[in-house]
Amino acid sequence: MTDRTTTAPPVLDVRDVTVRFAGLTALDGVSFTVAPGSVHALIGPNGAGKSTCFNVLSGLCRPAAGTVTLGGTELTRLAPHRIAALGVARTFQNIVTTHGTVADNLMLGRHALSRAGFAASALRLPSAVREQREHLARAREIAGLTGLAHHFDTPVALLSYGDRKRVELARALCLEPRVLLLDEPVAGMNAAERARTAEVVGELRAGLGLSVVLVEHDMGLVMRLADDVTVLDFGRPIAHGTPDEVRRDPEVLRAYLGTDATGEDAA
Ligand SMILES: Nc1ncnc2c1ncn2[C@@H]1O[C@H](COP(=O)(O)OP(=O)(O)OP(=O)(O)O)[C@@H](O)[C@H]1O
Repeated sequence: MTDRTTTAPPVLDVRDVTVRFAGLTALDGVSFTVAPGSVHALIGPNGAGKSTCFNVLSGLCRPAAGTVTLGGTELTRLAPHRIAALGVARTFQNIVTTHGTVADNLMLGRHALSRAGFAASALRLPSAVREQREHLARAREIAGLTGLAHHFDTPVALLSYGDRKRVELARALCLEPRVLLLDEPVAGMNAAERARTAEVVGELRAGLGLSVVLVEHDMGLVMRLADDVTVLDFGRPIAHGTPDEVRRDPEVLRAYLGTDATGEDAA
């Protein structure tokens, strides 16, 4: 069984990444480094380039210039499944699973780690059955880590919105990632669901030693969870630092509140 969680995750380094869509520069020389085991938030106003940056990190978008490396391995030209196999898993902003049970969805997440071939699985050879049992046990553990243990056999369609979003998180964890990319993990949730998800992400980071890259508009969550924050505006990195540093940065206040703004709570 794959166990990538016993060693510290490698450094994820984003260097001078530029992405252009026709005439629009969505990312313009973006650089930041995600330290092993840290939570690194990527924030910025609408259209700042956060999702584009996630798409570059996960291989859905090829930059016109710049590189992304994970522990020295360049990810920039790899297909999404190769990047996932190297230990970079992501959740999506809007995709919320509605088919099958929680267990079914988590086992789909384990699929990429299966060693047994199609024939061995179809013939139910002992090695394939054993492997399947191990994957199921790990999927159950991950359901526990994400607060879904009591819903393991529940159809996803019957879960609350917050629980369904956490199925998406659990499915990504089933890849045993070393770097987890969370795209707006609490979007659309109520206050209780947000608090629960924040708790889960904090526990995951502590328990699994993952690095987390977080895109989130909920500044309370960012301030609570992030070790480092990179702020984008119109595709350019305008600030970098701890949550406290960036929330006081005049450039950040300007980007969020407009010229000459001086509000304390902008970031
Ligand atoms: N496939 C695309 N084709 C053309 N333009 C795009 C494409 N994807 C993104 N853009 C543009 O690139 C810019 C950055 O978009 P992006 O979605 O990365 O921003 P964002 O910070 O994630 O915004 P939001 O917070 O609203 O999700 C925007 O101007 C957007 O319209």
